[in-house]
Amino acid sequence: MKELVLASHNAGKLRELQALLGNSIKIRSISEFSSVEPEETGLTFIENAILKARHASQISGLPALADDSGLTVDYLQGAPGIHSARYSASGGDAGNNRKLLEALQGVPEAQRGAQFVCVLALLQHANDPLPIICEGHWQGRILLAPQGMNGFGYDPLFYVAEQRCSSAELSNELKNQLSHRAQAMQRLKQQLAL
Ligand SMILES: O=P(O)(O)OP(=O)(O)OP(=O)(O)OC[C@H]1O[C@@H](n2cnc3c(O)ncnc32)[C@H](O)[C@@H]1O
Ligand SMILES: [Mg+2]
Repeated sequence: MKELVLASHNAGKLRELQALLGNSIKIRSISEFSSVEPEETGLTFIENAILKARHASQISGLPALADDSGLTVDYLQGAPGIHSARYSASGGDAGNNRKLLEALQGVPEAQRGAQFVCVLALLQHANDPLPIICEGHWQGRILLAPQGMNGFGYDPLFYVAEQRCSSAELSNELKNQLSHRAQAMQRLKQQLAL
């Protein structure tokens, strides 16, 4: 595999995925080919990752890598989960974070456990019957108020105990060593012998 298309329209994810993949494969952005985002109709991260990779491979003719990820909060029985990107009505990061804080209003620290989850799906071609699927999990808890400016999405609310800060206060390099996405990518690289 010499080049692949990254099937994501999320600029934060693209930045991280490109840094994590390195230079051994030429990475093309899906935006070169289309701005249409497939509907994420799956009931699991895995289904949605496959669906996005298949769509990207169909329109580009290239092998495709997709990332379906999200935040699962213990107190909310795993919500927002696969709906993380569309949690609030606006669907933007600020609205999603506000809604999460409201949902956890009054909930004590000990009950604010959460995980970031990332599933990567790699399809060699649009009809690939055996996609490579790798996942990563990152344990944390939800802060009482946003902290930090780095990263994207729910990072300002995700407290990383070992670093004593939110994931939006980590450098890009450190987040890329610890995150759910980093762990999933490490497994994918092992499978591809990269
Ligand atoms: O589907 P694509 O085009 O890749 O982009 P998206 O933003 O819609 O991505 P998802 O459907 O996978 O939804 C992921 C959600 O989880 C959030 N998320 C995922 N990884 C994150 C991270 O490392 N830090 C903060 N938030 C993250 C992200 O902000 C979205 O709200
Ligand atoms: Mg999405």
